Amino acid sequence: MVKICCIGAGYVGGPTMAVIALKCPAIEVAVVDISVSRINAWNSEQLPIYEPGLEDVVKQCRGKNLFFSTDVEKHVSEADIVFVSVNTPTKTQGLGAGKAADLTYWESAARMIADVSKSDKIVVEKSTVPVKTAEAIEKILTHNSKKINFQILSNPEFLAEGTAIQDLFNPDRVLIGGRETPEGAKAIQALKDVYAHWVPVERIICTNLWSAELSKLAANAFLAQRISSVNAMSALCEATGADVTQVSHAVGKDSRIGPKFLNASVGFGGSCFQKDILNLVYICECNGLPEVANYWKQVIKVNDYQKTRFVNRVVASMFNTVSGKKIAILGFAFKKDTGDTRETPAIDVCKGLLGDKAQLSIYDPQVSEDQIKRDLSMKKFDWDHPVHLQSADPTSITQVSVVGDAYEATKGSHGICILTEWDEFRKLDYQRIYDNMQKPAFVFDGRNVVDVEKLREIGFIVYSIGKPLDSWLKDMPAVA
Ligand SMILES: NC(=O)C1=CN([C@@H]2O[C@H](COP(=O)(O)OP(=O)(O)OC[C@H]3O[C@@H](n4cnc5c(N)ncnc54)[C@H](O)[C@@H]3O)[C@@H](O)[C@H]2O)C=CC1
Ligand SMILES: O=C(O)[C@H]1O[C@H](OP(=O)(O)OP(=O)(O)OC[C@H]2O[C@@H](n3ccc(=O)[nH]c3=O)[C@H](O)[C@@H]2O)[C@H](O)[C@@H](O)[C@@H]1O
Repeated sequence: MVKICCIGAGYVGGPTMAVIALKCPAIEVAVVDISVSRINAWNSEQLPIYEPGLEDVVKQCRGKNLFFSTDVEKHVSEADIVFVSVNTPTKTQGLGAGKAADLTYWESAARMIADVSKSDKIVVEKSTVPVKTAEAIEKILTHNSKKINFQILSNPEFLAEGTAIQDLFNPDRVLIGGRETPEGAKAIQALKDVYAHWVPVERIICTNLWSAELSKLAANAFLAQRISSVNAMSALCEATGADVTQVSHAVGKDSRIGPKFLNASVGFGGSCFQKDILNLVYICECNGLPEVANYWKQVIKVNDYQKTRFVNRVVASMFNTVSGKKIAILGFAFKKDTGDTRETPAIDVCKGLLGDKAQLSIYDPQVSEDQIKRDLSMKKFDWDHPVHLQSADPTSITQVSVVGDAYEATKGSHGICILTEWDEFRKLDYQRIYDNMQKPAFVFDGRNVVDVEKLREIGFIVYSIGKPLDSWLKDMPAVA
């Protein structure tokens, strides 16, 4: 029986391995982690991450051919294929701080693999890593090994949160990069055989190692660039009276451009887009390509501009101050259908409003009070380290209350900011909400979820990203 071990039981390791276990009953899959609480949660009724369909997959295989364990060394030493899906945060100190990927967790995983291995292994980069990482990993593994043969593969993951199970069941492609040697080709084939249990072979792309590593960074950069492009257009729409939804629709009808990923927003969030582009920028700089680095840097700059622009709209509309005013925040997760808050635009928007002394009342259907308060007190990039190594003190946040539904959040408030596109925010009884708010009552829709005309009829002053402006806002400064 082939044995797979995955180091890192996070958003990628957990769902990916659960699907491999489901689709390959003859393979034994162990997911291991240094975080005891995470592993306990994977073994409980309350999984550590919220992902539609995940619970069902885990329940079908857990205890049969899918195991979650903290006994990292045992499972690694027994495995034929070891996936590594640990954190690769942005460095906060030293060379490349603020841009380069911090490979501390990866390196320690590689050293441990080298130490405990007694048989040949295929080691798979599942984490997103800088191009050429495989070379460094190879050096660590071969330097320490006792005549054991290690083959390194790059198999980056393209799933998106909220649709992870769907994406894993039916991926656009699976990418496998390996060494162009007979041993490398054999390792690629072994991993291909795993995916071929459910992925059509024409969708399994095999490349050299560097192409696979770089394709992952490139794909995320292209996706984020689309959002920054449409967000840049949203500012111009507001200035001219064009409607960004209509512009996106018209542009996306061109089959060369396509309709997906053209929704204007308060900014993209999530654990990877910013981190991976910063990493790409750093690699370009290190390779003497400052023009290329600056090109990609602009994607992040526009994203930051979009978040600042939103906060400025809120403050400028409300008589240039939100000091002491209750502002309802609807949605805190970085997108709908996930409880994940890593790099969510809500953090920057809330911090901007708190900076102007607002009183925030926050509601998100999937994010806990503790998580929100920790996010608002954490330093930039600290979130991307294993939970037990994070140091934020949630009690230091005093101007924030976290409540159990949208009606409570908005009651008595001066304004509402919609920061995540949860479906339930489309269906709220906005008349009831309006009746219970201070007047004038404002709605700032960072996700284009509300029916602007309907809300204006009720009496709200409405700002919706990239939509023709309310007459109230027309003469207000919009620049960040
Ligand atoms: N979240 C996402 O949607 C996607 C993430 N990725 C990439 O996958 C990688 C992992 O991301 P996530 O799963 O989101 O992170 P995560 O933070 O949810 O999970 C990483 C896990 O690795 C564990 N870990 C760290 N060092 C370890 C070690 N030495 N031994 C054992 N366990 C260790 C941590 O405790 C943590 O539970 C990152 O490189 C990320 O860029 C790629 C595609 C999608
Ligand atoms: O490497 C990763 O971590 C993953 O990053 C993204 O997945 P994810 O961040 O989970 O979610 P997305 O659906 O890409 O959304 C990212 C952000 O962009 C925002 N977004 C997305 C689409 C859009 O049109 N407009 C927009 O503002 C979302 O609200 C969210 O804040 C990619 O889509 C995945 O392919 C990739 O594997």
